[in-house]
Amino acid sequence: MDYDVIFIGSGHAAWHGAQTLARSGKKVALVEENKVAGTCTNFGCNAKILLDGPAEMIHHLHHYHGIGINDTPNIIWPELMAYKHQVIDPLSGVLAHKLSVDGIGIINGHAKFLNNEKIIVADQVYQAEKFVIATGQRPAKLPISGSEFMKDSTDFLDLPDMPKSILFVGAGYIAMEFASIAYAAGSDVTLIEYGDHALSGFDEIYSQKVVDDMTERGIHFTFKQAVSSVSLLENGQYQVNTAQGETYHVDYVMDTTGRVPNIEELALDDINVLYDKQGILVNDHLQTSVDNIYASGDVISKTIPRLTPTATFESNYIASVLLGNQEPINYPVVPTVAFTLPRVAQIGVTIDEAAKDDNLQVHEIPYGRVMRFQTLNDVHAAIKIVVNKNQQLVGAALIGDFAPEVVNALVPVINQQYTSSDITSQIYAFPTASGIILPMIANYLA
Ligand SMILES: Cc1cc2nc3c(=O)[nH]c(=O)nc-3n(C[C@H](O)[C@H](O)[C@H](O)COP(=O)(O)OP(=O)(O)OC[C@H]3O[C@@H](n4cnc5c(N)ncnc54)[C@H](O)[C@@H]3O)c2cc1C
Ligand SMILES: NC(=O)c1ccc[n+]([C@@H]2O[C@H](COP(=O)([O-])OP(=O)(O)OC[C@H]3O[C@@H](n4cnc5c(N)ncnc54)[C@H](O)[C@@H]3O)[C@@H](O)[C@H]2O)c1
Repeated sequence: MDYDVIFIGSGHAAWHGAQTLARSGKKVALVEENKVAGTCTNFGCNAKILLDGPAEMIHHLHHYHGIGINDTPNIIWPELMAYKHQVIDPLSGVLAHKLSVDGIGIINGHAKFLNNEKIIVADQVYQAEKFVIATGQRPAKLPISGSEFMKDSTDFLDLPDMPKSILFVGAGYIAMEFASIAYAAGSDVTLIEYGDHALSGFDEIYSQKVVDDMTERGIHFTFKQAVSSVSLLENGQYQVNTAQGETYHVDYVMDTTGRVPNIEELALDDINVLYDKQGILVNDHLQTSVDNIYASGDVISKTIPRLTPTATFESNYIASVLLGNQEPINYPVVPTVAFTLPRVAQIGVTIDEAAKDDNLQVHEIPYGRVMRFQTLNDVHAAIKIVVNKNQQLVGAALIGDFAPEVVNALVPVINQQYTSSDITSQIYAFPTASGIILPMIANYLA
């Protein structure tokens, strides 16, 4: 055997587990056809949140318009993009170096299975006792005329200049986050969504508040419209048509209609690894239909959110299984955040689910209104909490600039089933958003 374990892919679903295994004495390799470290590091979360930084600052400043601030700065996009390259571009090489220090082999190229113990990469065959498929997802491509004119998230995160106008097809995570950035950077932004609301999966009322806020600032939304074709006009603009008969003329069109698993080019059918449209099928040990092959991260067919922390958790779990752990995977509660302006977040039981269950109660705490002096005047900041019959916190929906930090503060409250005194017996820094919300939540707990 060349290796004990080969991971196909080098994103978060792969490298965390690879490091644990290598440090435990296993001979490990990662295969990567693009940049080492995967989507989040190179083409996703990190670049996104860096480019969002100035937009977030401007958003905060708007809360003080007319009460101490009379102007807001402009974003100089080419400078910001140069800074993004300076910060993000080296990360892949830094990780590759760290992995090599741990003795992990990095095989460059596209992997394909020959049988359940062998893969081929760039004409070279590699053998391993176990494989972990961690190939992630790629942007979906709408099957419409003119789809070749549509750009994806990777293109946007590399834009040398901000186009004068951008149209996003879809109003999910990526469209809503990038729309906030593009608008702040001076673009005229339109979103066309074929559902009847944005940010599905988040509390509908809070999602609508984000849409209202963005609309108020000048971003255009159209719902219940499906984009049916895109064509290039003589003036260099694009014409976007919807099946419902609307027409838009813009400088840049983004296909933000979702992501699809990277499963087609692995020869999975030849070795009987089962999958469906959502990804690779796994059991509760993240093992595929072939005993020595596991799957990790976004490429799994799963209901758990496809996020960096869940990919990391799965990668670490697989490492533990390969080192002897026999327990099935047990996911803790997963917080999710849409980095829109304002932010929204969700954790645990949703408000919709709670409404259908007599054992659950929902309480809303509009803390931004009363605590504006310590929430950067974010008067709309609020949280809805879901409490069970035993008066334990089981879920929450959040809106507001501090939602990402506050939702993290709720993770132990839910996972460790905190009582009221578990919270009130602690001392929190003041004035801070989590420091005021936790004691407020304690009022509803046993
Ligand atoms: C624009 C954007 C923003 C995001 N923002 C957030 C965020 O704020 N927070 C968050 O938690 N999540 C975010 N995500 C999601 C997050 O990036 C993913 O959940 C995470 O990267 C999944 O990790 P992974 O290792 O499963 O897949 P990936 O990171 O996609 O890694 C898979 C790797 O496999 C390689 N590969 C595929 N096929 C082969 C093959 N046959 N041979 C060799 N290599 C192969 C690919 O090149 C890729 O590098 C964002 C995603 C995008 C696109
Ligand atoms: N903050 C984060 O954690 C974060 C950020 C970005 C991406 N992600 C990950 O990436 C994934 C993909 O994000 P995404 O925004 O591409 O997908 P998404 O599934 O969140 O949203 C896609 C949207 O496009 C709409 N749509 C589909 N076809 C359409 C059509 N023909 N016309 C109009 N609208 C159409 C859908 O109704 C949906 O609202 C997320 O599910 C998440 O796992 C996470």
